[in-house]
Amino acid sequence: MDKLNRKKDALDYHSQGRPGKIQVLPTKPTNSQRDLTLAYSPGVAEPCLKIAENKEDVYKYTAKGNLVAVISNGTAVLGLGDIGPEAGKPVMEGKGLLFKIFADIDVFDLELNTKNVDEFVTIVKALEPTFGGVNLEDIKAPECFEIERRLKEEMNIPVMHDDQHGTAIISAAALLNACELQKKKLEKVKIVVNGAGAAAISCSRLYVSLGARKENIVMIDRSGVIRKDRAKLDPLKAEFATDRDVHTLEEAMNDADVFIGLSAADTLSPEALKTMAKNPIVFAMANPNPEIAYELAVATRKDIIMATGRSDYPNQVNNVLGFPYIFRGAMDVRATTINEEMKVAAVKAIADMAKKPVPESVMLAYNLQNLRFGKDYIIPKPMDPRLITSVSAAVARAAMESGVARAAITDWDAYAEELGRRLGGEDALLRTLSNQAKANPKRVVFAEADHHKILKAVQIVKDEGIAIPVLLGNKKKIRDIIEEYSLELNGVEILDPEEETELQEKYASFLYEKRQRKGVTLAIARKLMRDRNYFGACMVQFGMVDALVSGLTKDYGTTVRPALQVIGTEPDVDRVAGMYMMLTKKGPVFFGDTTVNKNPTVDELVSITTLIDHSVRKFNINPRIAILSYSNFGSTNGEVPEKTREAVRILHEQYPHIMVDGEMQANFAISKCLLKDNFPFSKLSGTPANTLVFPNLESGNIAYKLLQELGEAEAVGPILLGLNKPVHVVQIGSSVREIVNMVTIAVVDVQTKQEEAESNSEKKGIFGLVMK
Ligand SMILES: NC(=O)C1=CN([C@@H]2O[C@H](COP(=O)(O)OP(=O)(O)OC[C@H]3O[C@@H](n4cnc5c(N)ncnc54)[C@H](OP(=O)(O)O)[C@@H]3O)[C@@H](O)[C@H]2O)C=CC1
Ligand SMILES: CC(=O)C(=O)O
Ligand SMILES: [Mg+2]
Repeated sequence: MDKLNRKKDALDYHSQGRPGKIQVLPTKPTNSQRDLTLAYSPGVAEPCLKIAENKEDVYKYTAKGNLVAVISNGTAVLGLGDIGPEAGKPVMEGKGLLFKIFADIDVFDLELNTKNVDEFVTIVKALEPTFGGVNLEDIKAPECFEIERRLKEEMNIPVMHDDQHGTAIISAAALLNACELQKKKLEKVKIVVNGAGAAAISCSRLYVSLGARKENIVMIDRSGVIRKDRAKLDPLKAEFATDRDVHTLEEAMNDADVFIGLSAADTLSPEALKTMAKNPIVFAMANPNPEIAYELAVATRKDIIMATGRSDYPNQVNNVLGFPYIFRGAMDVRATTINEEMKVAAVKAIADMAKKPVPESVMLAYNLQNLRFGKDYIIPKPMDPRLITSVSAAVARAAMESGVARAAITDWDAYAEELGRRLGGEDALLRTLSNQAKANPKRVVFAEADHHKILKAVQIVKDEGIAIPVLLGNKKKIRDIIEEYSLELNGVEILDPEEETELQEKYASFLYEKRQRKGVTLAIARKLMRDRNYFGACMVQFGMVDALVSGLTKDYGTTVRPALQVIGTEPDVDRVAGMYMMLTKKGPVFFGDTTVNKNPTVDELVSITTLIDHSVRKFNINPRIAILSYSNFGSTNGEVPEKTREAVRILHEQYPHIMVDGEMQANFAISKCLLKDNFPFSKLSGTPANTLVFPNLESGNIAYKLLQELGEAEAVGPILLGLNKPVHVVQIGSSVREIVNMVTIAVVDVQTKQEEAESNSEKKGIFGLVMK
């Protein structure tokens, strides 16, 4: 985060749109007067009375069981120190966000304006009826110890100060594995702990309970080594005071095996690092910047195992690996506390996971070819989807076995499945595609590079490594916009077709050759090449770039036409069509044709369906296609029902491998039971359709737009199907995010088309992904 625009990006991220990072959403219908009478007065009185009779029913009728309070007074925010409760709020909201995306736990963040321990305890204790758990955060030592101790004693729900125990659990798992890799025994290692606050003291306590020797630990604070002979020795720090003859960090580091940094940035020098024993272990965990920079540490000691709290280097030792899953497991069995047994179970689950084969999706997420237990992979990555199943289950089991659970899990397989579902997320498919793109980015040309939205999207695409952008347009104009919007696109290739006379001539001759019998003279072809959509399509055709993205400023037809004329359709395909990937709360649903064919005939509907079937398979999703109408299996006659019915008949006859049925109404297609209950003979009666083919452009277009606006589904597309080379057309006025999504699809399209060409189309799926 050292670059200026990164700082601005971080500020924009927080301020743009609805300020902040979280919001509250209702979980019940609120559409009608009836809904409101149930949600509020008079209906709400019924659950109130039930809970008044039996307090435990609060878990049955309210959100308490899934609600965690993230509570801070802002006195030790990251490594930024005592910056106050308001300034700490972005971190607490961030924790809320992480709880939600990693463990589906809802959070209210509460920033308290008090440094008084009694007042803090009184406030939090009074909140017990509201919450299923309390995550104390960024409260400085020594107050944090008393606050947590008293709350644990006085409250009957799990309370955990994450900077203490989350950090201790994760770093202990990493330390066990690092010792194994460096062939050191925890019982023997000499440990230097820089920092003597919340995190440092709790981490040291856990290491001791796992086998480290207290006498082998030297702890250091701002005043130097904490020695037994220190005047006015703080009673908490006294626990780790040493009587060895060391006074400074530098002296302590001499021959030490392990350095634990939980203090402040840049407090460890390379000179001190050099004096450590052979095969040292260094966890520099201060945030946002570690005690020693990663690059400097690994350059100083080749035999080091190095970890930081940051996500941009190997071995991120950060409590994000723990708190979502620890609370998930604890709350799922309604544990009254988080005890030592639960913490140790979490340590073991995390440490063990690092030794198991890493799923492909994790490597894609981090753009890595290979990841296996070793110096650069001592603990799992935060995006590892196995964390929720293994850590939460381990914690829940330990809570039950140690007698602090108030609810029991009996079917552990079902529980694991439930945990897996919690990670579902609407944009899981998009994330996977994005990771796929990053793994092998391709050259994408932007025909409308003189538009600020395109350039903003290019910035993201470049920063994230999704594509290698090439900008088409007037160089000065593009550079002016780059400057105006403070973008950083140094090194990105800019090409002005007006200056590229040789290429223009080459492309014009090509187009003339291709379309001379369609009324295109050489003069017309030359004129067309001044249009960047023609020029860009030719760049793709001639392999100068891999894909073209355009369409932001011109209507769809104007953008697609050049691609059709220059590139044309795939062999054996007689038309193009457009498809939207709708990312709904129930998973992705594909809609087509939403873009190209106005009123397809029966035959055209059949070929559109085969095109869509082929394309959905490319995402490694088995298409279950419903051909939609306003009637169900012959219930009504008319042009549309008859057309769609006939298309289904032909598809069943000529393409029996395609899982398609109809004609049917949209609700029957996507309902779990309507088809089963009324038309059990239907091929789709077992599982709802995931792909909807519309009888005409009107209905497809209206449907996706309504769903996008009212159903809050994200629409990714239109994905252009049937072109021989990747050209993708965004809608007029698309947002930056929509453009980035389209570039992602374009890159993945290139990758998979290339793979197909290489493997000569053995049915692998062009998108090469493994989706559930
Ligand atoms: N990676 C992770 O997951 C986590 C990282 N951390 C990081 O650990 C650090 C401490 O957090 P936390 O324990 O909550 O905060 P506290 O305020 O409770 O403790 C801070 C400690 O750091 C010591 N310290 C500060 N500067 C120096 C220095 N120059 N040399 C030696 N000691 C120093 C302080 O010394 P003194 O007692 O003399 O004031 C104090 O003991 C932060 O940087 C935080 O970001 C925390 C939790 C999790
Ligand atoms: C990660 C964390 O909780 C901290 O640095 O405070
Ligand atoms: Mg913290």
